[in-house]
Amino acid sequence: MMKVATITLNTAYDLVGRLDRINLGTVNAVETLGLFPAGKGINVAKVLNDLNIPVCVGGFLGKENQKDFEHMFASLKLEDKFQRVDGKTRINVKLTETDGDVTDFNFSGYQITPQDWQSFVANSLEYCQQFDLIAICGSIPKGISPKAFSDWLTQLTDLNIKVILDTNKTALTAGLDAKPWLIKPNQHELEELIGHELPDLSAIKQAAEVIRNKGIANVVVSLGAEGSLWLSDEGNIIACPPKCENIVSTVGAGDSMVAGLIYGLVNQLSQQDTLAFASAVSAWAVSQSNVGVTNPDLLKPILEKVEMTSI
Ligand SMILES: Nc1ncnc2c1ncn2[C@@H]1O[C@H](COP(=O)(O)OP(=O)(O)O)[C@@H](O)[C@H]1O
Ligand SMILES: O=P(O)(O)OC[C@H]1O[C@](O)(COP(=O)(O)O)[C@@H](O)[C@@H]1O
Repeated sequence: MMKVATITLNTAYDLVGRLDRINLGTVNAVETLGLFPAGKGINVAKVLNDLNIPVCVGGFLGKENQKDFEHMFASLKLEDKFQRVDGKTRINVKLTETDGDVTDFNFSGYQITPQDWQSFVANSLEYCQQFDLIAICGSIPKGISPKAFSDWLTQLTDLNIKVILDTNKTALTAGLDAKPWLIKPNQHELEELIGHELPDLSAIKQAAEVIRNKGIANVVVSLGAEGSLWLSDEGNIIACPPKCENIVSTVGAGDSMVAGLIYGLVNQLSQQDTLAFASAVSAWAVSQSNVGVTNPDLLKPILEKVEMTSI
């Protein structure tokens, strides 16, 4: 079986809540849904673990508030390669309004010193050699320049490891220089990357082609409730999951999709079956406050309703 690791450079606690309507400039009472140890790579690992794929997790964790992460790693038996750094892991606030709109407040977190980064680069390039597939997920924290990130990523791809990159803004732009094997921007991230709005599917497909032509073998664009698009040498396909009618929180939908893609790759599913499965996992994610698939049987009825089209 392929050996999988995820790396989260900017871990986060997610404080997830629900309220009728956000009223700016006033006091808002919020129903707490939970405070979860998270960050993109950790969410991906959590879902993979639920799907019986062993996974190792690495990146940075703030020393001052790491307890809940450690409990989670121990209870899920995730191999912990996290480097502890001074300070606290950030708390991100995620609010869902009754109409399903989700507002994210992603805070900045710990500061990575040049020494932290130097030891991370040396250690990660060493331990990453044990893995066949590595997902690098989320933003880069203060102290790591896009250039330093891209240089590290290049050293990783040079090791002939399949690298999945799910990040945004300058980290995504710089990360492309390392030619990761697969990227998964959402529509907004793709628009930022390409530098203009993408009003329809044809514009989105064209933009994804531009990125593919930069040497990225697989470009998966997630389009929220509209589904997703996957462009690769194997084919260009679209998946449309059944719309979730009762959205609890869309937080972690993209991470669940990345986990679903990895599940398909590890199990050598076809491109169509992989995207259909990833769509079902991500559609399931929006019906709950936290990420995870505690009962994979619940995915079956969703999977049956995923519509696949070749384009
Ligand atoms: N309202 C929804 N109903 C069903 N599936 C959804 C919904 N929102 C998102 N998804 C699924 O989750 C995937 C990722 O969502 P998206 O919002 O694009 O990612 P991100 O969280 O990275 O912004 C989508 O491609 C789709 O499969
Ligand atoms: O590292 P970033 O880009 O700031 O994102 C971190 C946030 O992304 C999440 O992993 C959710 O991501 P998705 O909704 O894209 O799946 C949260 O758990 C976390 O707070």
